[in-house]
Amino acid sequence: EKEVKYGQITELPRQDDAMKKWRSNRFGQFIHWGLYAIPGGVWKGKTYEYAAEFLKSSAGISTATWDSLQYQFNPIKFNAMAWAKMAKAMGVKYATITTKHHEGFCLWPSEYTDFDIENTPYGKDLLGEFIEAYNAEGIDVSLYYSVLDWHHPDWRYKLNSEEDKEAFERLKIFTKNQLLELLDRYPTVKGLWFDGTWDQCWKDNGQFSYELEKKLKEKHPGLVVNSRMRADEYGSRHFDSNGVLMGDYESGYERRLPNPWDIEVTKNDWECCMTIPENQWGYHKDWTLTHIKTANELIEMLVQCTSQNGNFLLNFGPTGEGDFREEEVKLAKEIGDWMDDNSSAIYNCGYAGLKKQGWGYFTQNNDSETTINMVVFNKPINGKYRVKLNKGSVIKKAYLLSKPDKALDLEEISNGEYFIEAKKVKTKDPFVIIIELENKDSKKFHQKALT
Ligand SMILES: COc1ccc([C@@H]2N[C@@H](C)[C@@H](O)[C@H]2O)cc1
Repeated sequence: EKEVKYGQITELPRQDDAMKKWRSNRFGQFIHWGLYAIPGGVWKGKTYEYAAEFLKSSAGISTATWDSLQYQFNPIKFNAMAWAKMAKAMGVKYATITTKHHEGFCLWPSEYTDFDIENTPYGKDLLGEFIEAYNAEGIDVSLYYSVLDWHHPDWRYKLNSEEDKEAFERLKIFTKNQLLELLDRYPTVKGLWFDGTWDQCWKDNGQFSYELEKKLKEKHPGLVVNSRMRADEYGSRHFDSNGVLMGDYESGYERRLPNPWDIEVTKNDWECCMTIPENQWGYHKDWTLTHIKTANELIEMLVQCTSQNGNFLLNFGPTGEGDFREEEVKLAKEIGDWMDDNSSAIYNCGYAGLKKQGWGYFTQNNDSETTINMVVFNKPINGKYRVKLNKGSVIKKAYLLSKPDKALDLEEISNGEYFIEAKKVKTKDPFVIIIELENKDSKKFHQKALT
């Protein structure tokens, strides 16, 4: 054990109301929006396949040229209420939006820079409009903020000289000022999602990230921050040098999920952020470049996250004009239609403490010890679902969520192990079987045989 002075601040897992709401939300919408949405991955007629929000570097564009995109940013189709209604219909309970990505352009009128929405043809407080509209639909909003800032003259990847150190001290003050400004301007936000914290400059400033987390949480009680915000004084990130998670939840699952049978991951709160194409966060004009995930693939990821105590943050990349491409609108509708019928297996649900089985995923309703959801993605050819529960568990009844008054036939195989028969399931979509257990003290509880 190393002596770590600048590691974890808050005892985890947090059990305060703000974190309980974060946990019960489960499904969120990520929004990546900035100047990069204007070129959309194409520069001087050439399409760049790498992530569109990195076009500045993939196309080797100078900062001066890139930053002049600011004077073209005029999303005339932006309608925050329409966005919020689409998000609501999709079934998300929270949304995380880029306030400033690596390019350094700010979607809010910041007093600390002119490289912001105020100095664009649009001019208005776009971020404020977004937050107000999403909150009005009952959707919590958290703010993505990139510490890495390609525009800011004081950004340094590494601190090799006294000049670097002095510059980065100014960058740290700028960063703190902008974050305090965001919390001042937008008091209803629930969280901060830090990115761009992998460089040596940040690893050398673990104490600063520790003090910054403390200051932000003092100012904004209940604030939820991701582990990516933090380094400890030895430069260890996400987890401190003794393996203790920093921030409030683990945020290393980016475009990847844990193994579905991994139960280690269930010990902490965590969130997976996911793109619809293979690797595009900002709007890219050409979606033929890679596989585009289907609704069922994305629903399965959401269910898997829930089954392992994680949240799923699905990314959308609005166009430079402020609307969504038709593929995203269609996916939002398809996912929303599924959530309309099945969200009771997602919201306020988590790890059921059971081993994953071949037909799909178990989720447990946090408010009920005796209700277990089986979200089915793979129908067994004989229509019988093998479920291995904890020893001594007794199924009182099992039924399709879509047909709650038709009990399914059960066959007990052994202590806590059953076949549930569901032969006539017509739907082609993932579906839910509900298991209701006898509670522990019911007289039917099988006493373990004394042998
Ligand atoms: C390979 O290095 C990176 C660096 C930054 C990212 C950013 N994190 C995601 C959440 C997006 O914001 C992406 O641009 C992705 C890969």
